[in-house]
Amino acid sequence: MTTILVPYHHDEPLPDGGIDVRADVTVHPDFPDAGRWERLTALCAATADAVAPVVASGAVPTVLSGDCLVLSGTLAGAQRGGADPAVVWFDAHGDLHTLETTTSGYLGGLSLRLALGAHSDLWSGPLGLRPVTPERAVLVDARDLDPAEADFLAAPGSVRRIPVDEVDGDTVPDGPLVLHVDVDVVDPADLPGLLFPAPGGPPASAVVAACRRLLATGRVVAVDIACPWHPAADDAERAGRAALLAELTAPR
Ligand SMILES: NC(=[NH2+])NCCC[C@H](N)C(=O)O
Repeated sequence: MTTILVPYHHDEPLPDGGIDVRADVTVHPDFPDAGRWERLTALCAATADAVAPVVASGAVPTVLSGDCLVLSGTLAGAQRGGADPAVVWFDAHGDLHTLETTTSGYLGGLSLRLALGAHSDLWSGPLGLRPVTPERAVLVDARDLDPAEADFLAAPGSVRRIPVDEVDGDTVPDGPLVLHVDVDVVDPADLPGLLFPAPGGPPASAVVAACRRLLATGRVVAVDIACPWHPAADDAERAGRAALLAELTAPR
């Protein structure tokens, strides 16, 4: 298994130990001296460059980063590596905003919508990403939705939503899959220090078990793990995070 570390939250480097894993490849793009979107595109393009040869070789890379935008780099890399995957998106949030609907201005809150082709002039176009159609994406858990996100999901033919316990090969789209896990899908009591804690989530063990069920289908071509958390406050937080990442990146 190839572990690819993208140690950034948006275009800001994470502090040392921000994501404490042994990586085979660490992505450090040449950030252009340009606007936010150009910088974020550079980060995703560098991620895609790392992912594509691994997928082309038939191996399953695991990408770890500080936010959900990087999924677009993982997906573009998987596509360039020869796959045409659907997306299974574990997240407490929908990440379905556009620049018009976001109320916080947090760009990570647009991540899934960008992968579906929103703002293609800013994102999928420059990145060389083929947007995924809404029927080829499924949201897992997503218990903390903003009104505009709920409206988007209510439209016919939109992205489906399923609970963690229902995840298996039959409830997700057919064919190859990119598995995206925002660790904030885990209940914050089980994973303290998240940037966007959303109570009422599943325990870490249920999330790990659901991921294993998908991996067991043999259809997952790339795993993308987002860790939007504050620096660990103490050794207990560090240990809890390390244990979760060890389970999610365990050899398979
Ligand atoms: N994947 C995440 N952690 N997303 C956080 C998004 C929070 C909120 N919905 C916003 O757009 O600001």
